[in-house]
Amino acid sequence: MERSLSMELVRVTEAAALASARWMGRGKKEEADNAATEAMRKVFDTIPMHGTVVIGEGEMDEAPMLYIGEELGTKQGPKVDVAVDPLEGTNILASGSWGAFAVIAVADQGNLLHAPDMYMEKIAVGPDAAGKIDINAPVIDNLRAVAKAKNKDIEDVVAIILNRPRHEKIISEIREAGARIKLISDGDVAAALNTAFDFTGVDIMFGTGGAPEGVLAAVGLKCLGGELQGKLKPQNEEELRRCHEMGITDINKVLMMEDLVRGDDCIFAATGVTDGELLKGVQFKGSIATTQSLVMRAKSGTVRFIDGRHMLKKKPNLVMK
Ligand SMILES: O=P(O)(O)OC[C@H]1O[C@](O)(COP(=O)(O)O)[C@@H](O)[C@@H]1O
Repeated sequence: MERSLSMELVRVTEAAALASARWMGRGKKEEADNAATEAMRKVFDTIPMHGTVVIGEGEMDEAPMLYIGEELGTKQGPKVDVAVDPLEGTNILASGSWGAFAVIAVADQGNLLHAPDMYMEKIAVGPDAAGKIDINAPVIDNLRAVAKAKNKDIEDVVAIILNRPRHEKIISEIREAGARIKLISDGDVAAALNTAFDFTGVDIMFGTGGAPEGVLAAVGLKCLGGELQGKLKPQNEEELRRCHEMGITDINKVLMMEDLVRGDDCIFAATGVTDGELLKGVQFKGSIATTQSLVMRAKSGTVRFIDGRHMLKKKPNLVMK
């Protein structure tokens, strides 16, 4: 993939963020998601690539845009798999709280896991502790491994986890181990990435969230030298059948980084919608809006934070009607 594709992808996430930020705090998550999806789709049409959506807004009969299998781009560039979440954290945006963003991951065709829309158990760490974790090991062993890798006491380790009843056991195990906890309402892609940035103060992510989000986070962590391990968690016969269709017959199979995203020719781009630990959200100031984006390429290992300043009069599609 051309390195210039990275910057093109930032234009896509910026558009989605600008469109959905208009809906902040309005309690309308579907409208916000639709605005992000539509904006993302429009900009994709101008990108020199031949992409196929492998993780998107749903199956073709459920989603009018960015559906699985949809072809994107001018069809003149490289053939790539595209994973999108135009608005990661729809509830966050609807209530105007912390950490919603627009996100894309792209890899060479065939290299992204076509994760079905079901749950995935995950564990994620940044580069210091990559290679030292094991999703099948007790929570305390993983906390000890991270503490050792980061040269801290276990009491100083911060674990991030979605605040859900299904996580009660893990949360009490983390507490018993003496580590600190950051409970979040939503947004485990950002949570996983936080483990790779010291300024967030987060060391390890535990817990079960969406499988598509697991693949997006794995691409981000691959660019950062971190690690995510996952296990699909089908909740019914239909989801089990989908796992089998993907060739996953052993439901306890641990999906390692190479299963989630093969090779290192992959790009991750995200733009903040609401303020978060990692990215500032969109701010509107009259005719101008500002954005902050993160774009990374695993092949080069380059990580860029990009501040954008947008003249809204020149982007009429992004002004809410
Ligand atoms: O809310 P659930 O069912 O626990 O699912 C968790 C998943 O939902 C999210 O918190 C937000 O997803 P949406 O943006 O689709 O609302 C993800 O980050 C996470 O993987």
